[in-house]
Amino acid sequence: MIPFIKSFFYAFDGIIQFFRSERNGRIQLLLGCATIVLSAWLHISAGEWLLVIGNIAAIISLEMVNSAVEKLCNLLHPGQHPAIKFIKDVAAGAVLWSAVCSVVIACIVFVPKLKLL
Ligand SMILES: Nc1ncnc2c1ncn2[C@@H]1O[C@H](COP(=O)(O)OP(=O)(O)OP(=O)(O)O)[C@@H](O)[C@H]1O
Repeated sequence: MIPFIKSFFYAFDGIIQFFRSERNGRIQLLLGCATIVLSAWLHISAGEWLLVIGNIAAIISLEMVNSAVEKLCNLLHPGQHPAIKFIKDVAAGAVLWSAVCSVVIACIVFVPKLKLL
């Protein structure tokens, strides 16, 4: 049980380190909180909450993985390499992809409700 609790605290520390060191992560957290406030204000349905929360979780999780991949690349190969470019660009592309999906979800969930106000 103790190793399990220890690994939980290491993972929690990873979350803290991420938000302390990554400006993009802090911006995404702020945008996520603003989206949650907007969702509560507009009284979105349970299904819409699932979409919104799932998307916020996906963006922040992907940004965390992207940051870790970038750090690993810089450590393993400080010089230029086409494979490093591919790895970094694909990892960054995953964050962009989820951000584009979040804009589509925002249009579907929020725009009709804002029009009714
Ligand atoms: N070691 C590398 N070898 C080849 N291409 C790289 C390398 N490091 C970064 N690139 C590429 O250079 C472009 C610009 O990278 P960017 O300015 O975002 O720097 P980064 O190294 O990815 O980020 P950071 O400076 O935060 O570590 C991106 O396409 C990235 O994939």
